Amino acid sequence: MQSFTPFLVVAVALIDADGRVLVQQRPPGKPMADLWEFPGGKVESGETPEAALVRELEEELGIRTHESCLAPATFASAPLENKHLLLLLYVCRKWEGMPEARHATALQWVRPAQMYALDMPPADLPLIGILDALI
Ligand SMILES: Nc1nc2c([nH]c(=O)n2[C@@H]2O[C@H](COP(=O)(O)OP(=O)(O)OP(=O)(O)O)[C@@H](O)[C@H]2O)c(=O)[nH]1
Repeated sequence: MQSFTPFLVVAVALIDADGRVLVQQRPPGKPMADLWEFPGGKVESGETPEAALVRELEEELGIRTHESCLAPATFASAPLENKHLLLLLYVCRKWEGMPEARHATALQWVRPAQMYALDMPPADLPLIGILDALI
């Protein structure tokens, strides 16, 4: 049997009033540089997934939201290097502030169908159709 080391990541589809979703481009020098992803990151030890996401949104985009505004949407499960990625994807429609690219190279608002034309991490591909059906 293959060994399983879970690597827990949280991410969010921020949805605007037009039903578009925010994606950000990973900066050079990081693994998967230049790919477009959902904002989020690793869950630190001792942190709940929701607290991690609230923290990541403040750090990466400078926006504030509340755990009660994060609705669980779907998840991805995929091998990643020598680990196994479990990515919990939430949906959020309510936050304060204007997202700015504090860590990412760029941000863009896209409809789920437009995501198929973007280079995204392989684990994200199954999430697009689910997101499209959800919003
Ligand atoms: N945020 C995010 N990470 C994703 C997505 N899809 C995906 O495979 N990942 C992977 O999940 C991991 C997230 O780690 P990260 O390095 O971005 O997390 P972080 O913000 O805590 O990074 P840091 O080490 O700079 O603090 C990366 O290996 C990334 O490639 C996604 O849609 N959003």
